[in-house]
Amino acid sequence: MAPKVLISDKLSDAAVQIFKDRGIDVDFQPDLGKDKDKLAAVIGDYDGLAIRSATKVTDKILANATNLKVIARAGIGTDNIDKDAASKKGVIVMNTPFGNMITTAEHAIAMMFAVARQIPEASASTHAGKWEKSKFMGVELTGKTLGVIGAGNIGGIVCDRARGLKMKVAAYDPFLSEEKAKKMGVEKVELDDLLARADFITLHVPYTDQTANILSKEALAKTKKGVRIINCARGGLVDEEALAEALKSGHVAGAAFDVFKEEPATENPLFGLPNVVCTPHLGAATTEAQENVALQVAEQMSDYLLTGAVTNALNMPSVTAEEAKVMGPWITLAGHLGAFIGQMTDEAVKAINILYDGQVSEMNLNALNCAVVAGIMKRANPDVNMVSAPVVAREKGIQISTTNQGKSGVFDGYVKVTVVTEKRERSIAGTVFSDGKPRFIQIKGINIEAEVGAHMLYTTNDDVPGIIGTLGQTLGAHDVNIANFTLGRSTAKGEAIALLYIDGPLPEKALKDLHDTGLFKQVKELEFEVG
Ligand SMILES: NC(=O)c1ccc[n+]([C@@H]2O[C@H](COP(=O)([O-])OP(=O)(O)OC[C@H]3O[C@@H](n4cnc5c(N)ncnc54)[C@H](O)[C@@H]3O)[C@@H](O)[C@H]2O)c1
Ligand SMILES: O=C(O)CC[C@@H](O)C(=O)O
Repeated sequence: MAPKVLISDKLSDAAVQIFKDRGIDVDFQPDLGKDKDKLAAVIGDYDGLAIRSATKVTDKILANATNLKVIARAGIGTDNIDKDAASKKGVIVMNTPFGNMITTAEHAIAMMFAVARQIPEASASTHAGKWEKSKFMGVELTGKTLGVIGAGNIGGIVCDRARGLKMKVAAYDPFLSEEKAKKMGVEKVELDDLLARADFITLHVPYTDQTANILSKEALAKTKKGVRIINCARGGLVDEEALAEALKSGHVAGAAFDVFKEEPATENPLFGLPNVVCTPHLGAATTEAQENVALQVAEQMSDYLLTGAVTNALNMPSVTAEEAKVMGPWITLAGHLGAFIGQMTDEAVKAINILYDGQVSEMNLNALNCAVVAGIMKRANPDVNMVSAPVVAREKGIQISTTNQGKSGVFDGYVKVTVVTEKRERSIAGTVFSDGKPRFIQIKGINIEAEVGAHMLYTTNDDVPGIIGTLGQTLGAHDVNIANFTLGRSTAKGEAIALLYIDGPLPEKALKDLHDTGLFKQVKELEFEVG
């Protein structure tokens, strides 16, 4: 059945067409996002949800999203999505980090000009037939200092354009290196320094716990008298009440805001104040940007739902379509290795070490790690997947480490997973054969070569005669067909293991009969998700 995607905000038609062309069943309901009850009632039907900013993906919506695999934001900020709840539920969250950055940077520059020359008020006055030439005295940008808070993609473009306008640019961004700042031709400064020196301040940080209220009442008090403040990033970054007071007192000469603490904004402390320019969250509103983000969202979601390729996800390592093709069998193997250990382990897991050898060590290990951890966690929590597994492991305090090494044995590459619990260490290794099928190649240090099936039986025993016959006879007596039988032993008469790939589940009684022979140290039925 084709995957189903819901578009619950106003997205360019281009997205709808791409979904259709890719064979995805798409439901375009651009106003649904505004009605959280209706959205909660229908979300369970969909594999994917494409949104802009009106849809709020809360934990309540996610609780009903029983089939959801991916949420994609046609835009940059994902503060309207509860990403923790999505990760715990195993839902990938994607955005389109580049599609609207130029458009938004241009809006910030336009807002800077607008507030420097009071263009909106001058325009309204002229439309009204007044000719108030002396009322609208402005300031030049040339030679002025622009303080940029957040010098990432959008802030970086704003810096570039401002330098073209012959402004001096000072940037505050703890994650901006001196070297990058130098390349950008900007001065990297501390926030207090920026506040004290800037004639214009523009914000380009995401809304997070650290950036909320970054321009607080106290921060605004540290700004230069006559400063003009531009916010085209997110409402809530600036204390709007305190800014309104600073505008009224004349300390701040002007403000240009595209985003507000409450949106849609119908009332706001800044509304109606002189030299405050406001736009209704238009930063990304150009034909070009909307086309870009819509196309990207549709392509990214289709790729993920149809091929497993992951692009621009915030809670999952990226996997290109090419990688997904090459890595597919290795991801399956990683999941099987995890599932083997998960099913064998009854105690709490303290640490997981994953060794990558040979060709596999050069692959996208983040994705493989997620698959191993998900395989292990599934035993205790069947809903865990590659997205939620690292979150669940972190919550349980499980240490995850990886080791890489060049080709060390007969296989071109293999993966070995070792799990440490309070009581013991347990390990299993596997590889992918040229037929693209995963094989287990070592358990407890004992070499084997076992194809993985949906139903398997694992036994351990002393290496004595009669084991094969007992297994064959007992399973035969219970009408269980053996598809593949693999044996291994540490040394002659030493420890031995058997892995049987069987055609269906094993009846309880068969397990009991095997136990009752007294020949086996362990008899364990295993299940694997095979395609
Ligand atoms: N108005 C609009 O329509 C519109 C459009 C697009 C994006 N946005 C907003 O703009 C924001 C920035 O977008 P971007 O593409 O430049 O993102 P980005 O991730 O490329 O850049 C954000 C920058 O902020 C910096 N940063 C993070 N925490 C910081 C802190 N505490 N102090 C200072 N700097 C900090 C980061 O290091 C990064 O360089 C988005 O998160 C979104 O909320 C608004
Ligand atoms: O969708 C929009 O119009 C706004 C997008 C913008 O806020 C973003 O974060 O990309």
